[in-house]
Amino acid sequence: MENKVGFIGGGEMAYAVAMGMLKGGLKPASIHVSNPSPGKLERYKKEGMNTTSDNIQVLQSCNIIILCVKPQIFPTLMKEMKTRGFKSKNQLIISVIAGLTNAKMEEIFPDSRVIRTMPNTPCLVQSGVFLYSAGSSATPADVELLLQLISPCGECISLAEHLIDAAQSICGCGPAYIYTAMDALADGGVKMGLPRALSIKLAAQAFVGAGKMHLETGLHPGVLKDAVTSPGGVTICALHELDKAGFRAALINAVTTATNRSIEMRKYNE
Ligand SMILES: NC(=O)C1=CN([C@@H]2O[C@H](COP(=O)(O)OP(=O)(O)OC[C@H]3O[C@@H](n4cnc5c(N)ncnc54)[C@H](O)[C@@H]3O)[C@@H](O)[C@H]2O)C=CC1
Ligand SMILES: O=C(O)[C@@H]1CCC=N1
Repeated sequence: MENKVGFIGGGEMAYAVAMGMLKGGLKPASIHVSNPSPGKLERYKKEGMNTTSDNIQVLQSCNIIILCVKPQIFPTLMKEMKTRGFKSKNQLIISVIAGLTNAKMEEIFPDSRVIRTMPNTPCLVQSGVFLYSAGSSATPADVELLLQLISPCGECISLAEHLIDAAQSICGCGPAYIYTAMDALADGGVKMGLPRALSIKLAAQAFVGAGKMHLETGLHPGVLKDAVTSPGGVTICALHELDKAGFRAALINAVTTATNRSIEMRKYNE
């Protein structure tokens, strides 16, 4: 049987994942996207994907469903399924929704198999991370199918479900932390007289290069940091400023708070 992949909610995350899948060779005609606002669907249509404002149409016609609505909207979707008498049967239900657990999905979709995932937006440029944790109903063939679809998005990592909230707070949210840092670094460059565009490019390249240095050498970030930091040089003066401003503590607090918020968001599904 030909796989039909249905995205419920056509926003940022769905677009990044769908585009990653297309780059992996999935045909646009195999992708169906539902979203209530037609304007949001234009970019999908442009790529040749099927679009509709009717969630139930997508839920009924696809064997693989990817839930991509906001956690706060998920109860509305469940209500819509109930009101319109939709019952999932023998589908593979994948969620990217923060805080939505496999146990809850298994309760909602008892006759289907479920996999909780957590991607990030760089899936759009095939440099993402895709965490996944298979539900007890999912088979090895389901996981294989998931991997076949999402591998083009970037690094796929299987994770015990109790670690997903914390891991999401680094990889799901992480790009936003980095963009904020890039913007601030660029402001520093502009303050010192550099053109804005050059400052942003230098900041972006610093992040790409630093990430690649760790991934390709396997060296601990502390070792790589020391290799940049000359005794009596300029970097140590800058690092001292970061320490004084609580840079490391701020990042640790960011991950802690985001993890706790993800756990708290389970309340939307109770
Ligand atoms: N943006 C990100 O970086 C990441 C997001 N996620 C998860 O992805 C999910 C979607 O987030 P985003 O794409 O960022 O949000 P988004 O707001 O860009 O997309 C959600 C889409 O759902 C649509 N929508 C609203 N009500 C709907 C309904 N009743 N039925 C169908 N669609 C409806 C909205 O119009 C919107 O286009 C969230 O649950 C979030 O936790 C996970 C990892 C990273
Ligand atoms: O901000 C959020 O809630 C989503 C989940 C992880 C990244 N973005």
